[in-house]
Amino acid sequence: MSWDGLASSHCTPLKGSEHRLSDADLKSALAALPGWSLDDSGERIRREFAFDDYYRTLAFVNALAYIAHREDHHPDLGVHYNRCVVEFSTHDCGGVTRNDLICAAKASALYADRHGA
Ligand SMILES: C[C@H](O)[C@H](O)[C@H]1CNC2=NC(N)=NC(=O)C2=N1
Repeated sequence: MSWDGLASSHCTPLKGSEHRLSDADLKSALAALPGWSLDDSGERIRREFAFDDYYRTLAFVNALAYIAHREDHHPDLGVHYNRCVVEFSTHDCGGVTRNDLICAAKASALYADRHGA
């Protein structure tokens, strides 16, 4: 499977465990998403984003909320003074799907816009 263009793709409604990515697909997808990793459960992906201060952290959170609303795909967030932990999983599929990769790529692109990585 190719992981080109994830950040400019859009989520589609998915239901059912058949949409969960295989271990091999997950491995190659995560290689294309620097900073993102599978958590211990193996059912979600996460990345921590660093900021200079609370205001910038919240600005990122708000922009990400807008993306999540547009895509109808929502991250779990850990919001701290100068960092934000972003986690994606697809509840309706019980694991990681292409929708999670799309939103992860969009979150990374949002951050890279200001922070360059
Ligand atoms: C009906 C609606 O599309 C679903 O409940 C969406 C909403 N946002 C979601 N967000 C995430 N992260 N996973 C989901 O499975 C999910 N499902």
